[in-house]
Amino acid sequence: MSARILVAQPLTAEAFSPFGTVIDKTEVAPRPMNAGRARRFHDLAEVAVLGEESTVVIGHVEAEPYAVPLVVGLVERHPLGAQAFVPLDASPFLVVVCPDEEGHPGRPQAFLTAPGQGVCYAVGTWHGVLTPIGACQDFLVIDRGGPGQNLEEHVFDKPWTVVLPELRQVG
Ligand SMILES: NC(=O)N[C@@H](O)C(=O)O
Ligand code: NI
Repeated sequence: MSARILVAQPLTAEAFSPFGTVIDKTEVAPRPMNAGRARRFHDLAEVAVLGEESTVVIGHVEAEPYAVPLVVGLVERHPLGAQAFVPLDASPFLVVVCPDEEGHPGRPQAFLTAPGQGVCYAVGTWHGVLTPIGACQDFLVIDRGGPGQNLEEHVFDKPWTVVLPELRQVG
């Protein structure tokens, strides 16, 4: 198998911990609220923001699907804030992240979310763009608003290719 092929692994809090937080309500005990008529899964992730006049903003993303095997030619990072994506339906999606090596992305790691899982990239984490697979997918995005340059992109000399584990082909 080529050295630039990545097999997506199941997304777990531990494996993702160097890159951010997995947003997964099944990992916390719910708190009753509203006289027990609702349950709150509290503090699933924190969206840190940096810099004067920074705010935390919520957006809605209608994302088009990508073909699998996924060709990853570019990753990006947000130096002034974390970025969280929460799926609005229970379809898995692909997550690609890289360690930072002296200001450049190192070897990527690819993950396949479990249905309903979201991610919160920590401040400055190299990541691929939001990647639904199989069908269009809507997300809430929670990240930084405010002045300053909060996007840094890196184009790989040679692209990486992400494949799914054999037993988990989607679509
Ligand atoms: N914000 C935006 O346009 N997209 C990226 O930040 C991304 O992570 O998908
Ligand atoms: Ni991003």
